[in-house]
Amino acid sequence: MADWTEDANEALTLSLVRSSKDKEMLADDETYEEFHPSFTYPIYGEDEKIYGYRDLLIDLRLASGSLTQYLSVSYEEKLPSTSTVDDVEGTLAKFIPLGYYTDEEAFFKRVEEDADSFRPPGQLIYSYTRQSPKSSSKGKRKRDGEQALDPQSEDVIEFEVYHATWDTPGFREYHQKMQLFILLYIEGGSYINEDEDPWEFVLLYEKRKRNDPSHTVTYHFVGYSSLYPFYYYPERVRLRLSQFVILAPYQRHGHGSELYKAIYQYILKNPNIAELTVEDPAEAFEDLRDKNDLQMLLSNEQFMQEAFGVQTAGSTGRRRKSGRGGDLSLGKGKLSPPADKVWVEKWRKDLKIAGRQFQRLVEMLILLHLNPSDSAALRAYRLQVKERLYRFNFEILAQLEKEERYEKLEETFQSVREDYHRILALVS
Ligand SMILES: CC(=O)SCCNC(=O)CCNC(=O)[C@H](O)C(C)(C)COP(=O)(O)OP(=O)(O)OC[C@H]1O[C@@H](n2cnc3c(N)ncnc32)[C@H](O)[C@@H]1OP(=O)(O)O
Repeated sequence: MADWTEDANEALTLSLVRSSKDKEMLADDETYEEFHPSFTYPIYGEDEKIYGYRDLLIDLRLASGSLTQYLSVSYEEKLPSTSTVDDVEGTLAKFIPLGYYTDEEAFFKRVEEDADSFRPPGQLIYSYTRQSPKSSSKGKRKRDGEQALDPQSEDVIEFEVYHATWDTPGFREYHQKMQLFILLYIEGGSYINEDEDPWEFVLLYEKRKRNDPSHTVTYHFVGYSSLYPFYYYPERVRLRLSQFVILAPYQRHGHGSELYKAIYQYILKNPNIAELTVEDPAEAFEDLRDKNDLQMLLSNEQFMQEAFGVQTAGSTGRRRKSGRGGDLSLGKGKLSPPADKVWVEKWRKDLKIAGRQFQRLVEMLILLHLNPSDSAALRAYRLQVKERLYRFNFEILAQLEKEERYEKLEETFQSVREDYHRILALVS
């Protein structure tokens, strides 16, 4: 039996296909082909196994910009069709509503056409640059953020973020192609209801300029996020980030952070939006969010000055070590524990960060600046964190005896503090 069972995550092989001219521009180690999904259970069932085949290959290719699809299923051997033998192609096809190419040559022809004509849907809202892997492989790589890169230079790649809604021309069709990535990469992810009007989307693209006389500009899909606006009393909205995905070949290169920053900047600039919340974040996304929020606060000179009463090195890009008599713990400010709640709430509203997230960030920053020999400050900090934890876990804690409740709260405090140290290490 086992011999005829294939791992669906292994069998499904994804590729982002570029035109022949665009492929020529890639560095040797830049590959967007043959990567695998993290999940296939929404498609092939809970155990992510496919029965009835040997050496199964589900070859799903997408044009790197337009996301036009090609699907081919091949195998060494297949059992005669019965009700237990999976219909590999038919099952996947249900999740590709706009259809796909099955003829390889026709697909490649379409990739060549799409490459030159495809333009991202929506409004450009944010951009950033990265050193081209081709130039960095020549040993010229600058560290990210070290120096602004000239987008006109051939050694530099631009990335652009676009904002779209259902009203954006061509976007509904485009969404039907890109949403497959939600199933393949987000645990518990599902297709959203297209009849619910207010969804908003931000899409991230790599923008390349060919270094031939035509200088044709081409766009390659990197990832996207979907956001839903909820009513926020009295006349604004709270934007809830619902889905967020960076395609596997682009992960762990800071693109998720840039997409998150793009969303945050969009929210800060838009007077109609009161705050950003996140729906059921995955652990990796929580870290990404904490890291970027902390960096944002640390580089906000006014915030840090008022918070700790000293000029922090965060604003200069060099953060000094906290505690143990370090400069930062000497100041008296609004976050010298116990934190000034009115001040915290004012900044939270101005920065449009959700309540619990902002409290966590504040707790992390205080921890960073705590002087371990100041027992009054340590006690005030412990009480501040425990008060929040008590409110947050009230229903569970209220059921416990007093002693047990204290113990549980202390235990939770210790593990929260440990996690804060872990997260703070991500930004140092
Ligand atoms: C609300 C939601 O939708 S939650 C679902 C989030 N989406 C998914 O899980 C889909 C699959 N994964 C992805 O799309 C991406 O890996 C993301 C969105 C989680 C991260 O995007 P990336 O572009 O890889 O993130 P980026 O490179 O900016 O990383 C920033 C920091 O986040 C943290 N981080 C990112 N990915 C991971 C990971 N897989 N594991 C642990 N930490 C991670 C790290 O601290 C990282 O900094 P470092 O690389 O210097 O250590």
